[in-house]
Amino acid sequence: PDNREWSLDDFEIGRPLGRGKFGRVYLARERKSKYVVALKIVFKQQIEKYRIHHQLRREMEIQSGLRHPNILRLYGWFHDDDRIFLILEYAQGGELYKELQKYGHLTERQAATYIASLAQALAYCHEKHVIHRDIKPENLLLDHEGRLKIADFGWSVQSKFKRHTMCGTLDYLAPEMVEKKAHDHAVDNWTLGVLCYEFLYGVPPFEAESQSDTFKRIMKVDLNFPDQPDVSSSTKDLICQLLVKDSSKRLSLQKIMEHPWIVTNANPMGSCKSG
Ligand SMILES: Cc1cc(Nc2nc(/C=C/c3ccccc3)nc3cc(N4CCN(C)CC4)ccc23)n[nH]1
Repeated sequence: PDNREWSLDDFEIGRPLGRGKFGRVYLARERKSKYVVALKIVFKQQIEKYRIHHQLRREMEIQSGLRHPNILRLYGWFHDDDRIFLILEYAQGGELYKELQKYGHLTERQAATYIASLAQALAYCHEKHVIHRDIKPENLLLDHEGRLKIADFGWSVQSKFKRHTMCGTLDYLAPEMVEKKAHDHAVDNWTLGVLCYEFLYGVPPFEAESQSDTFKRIMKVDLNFPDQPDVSSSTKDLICQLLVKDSSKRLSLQKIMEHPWIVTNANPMGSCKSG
């Protein structure tokens, strides 16, 4: 759709898809074109209350400027007296973490395909000086082909300068973020290691009873691989090359895409029907 002024009258609202901290997402259809979208509705008084207008503005500016098959499109936005509406691409397959919950863990082929898609999407983001900083299963959607779509750029930033702000959930934080040190796009490489582990074992690698224990495990890179499910040594090799404390020593996105486990297992089409 072009970027003329949209309004609520242009859309038929369908079922609610989900509810985030700051807003709800509904299935919707543009009346004239019958184009199906997801409409994210954020109440203005929530924006004032949580003081997130800069974060929301950043999400809108960044996501609307990105064009990549594994990044959910933000087509445009409009507002009325008390709400802001984001017109987002509709991903028909639903949330990846629901898939992970349903099966407990993914196959090595599924995991490798999603990691390859994420590496490609992140390489594109880093080229545009964008660090996502909040890649977690809750922010990943699947399209009708089972292709991965990164959603929710609420925490992403322009990485012109080193970032210091604390953000995101605990399990996915790289050591330099936990230490509130300056960090750069290498934090996303660490997160790929966390995600790859979680795709294969069903739990993130540094999960612990308390936040402080998780912090300690991240700082020590206290990584161990359970015996079950049985995961190939090639996979463990990739995870160990990503969960490295020194951010300069983490495998680059390019090297991830060339890793034997990815080359052998990832579906180049990026889609993998479940199972
Ligand atoms: C932005 C967007 C969402 C989206 N698609 C979907 N979002 C959400 C859940 C969304 C959500 C939103 C905010 C907070 C939490 C969840 N759930 C979905 C569930 C879906 N189904 C259909 C497929 N079934 C297997 C599971 C239920 C399909 C699309 C979904 N496309 N674009």
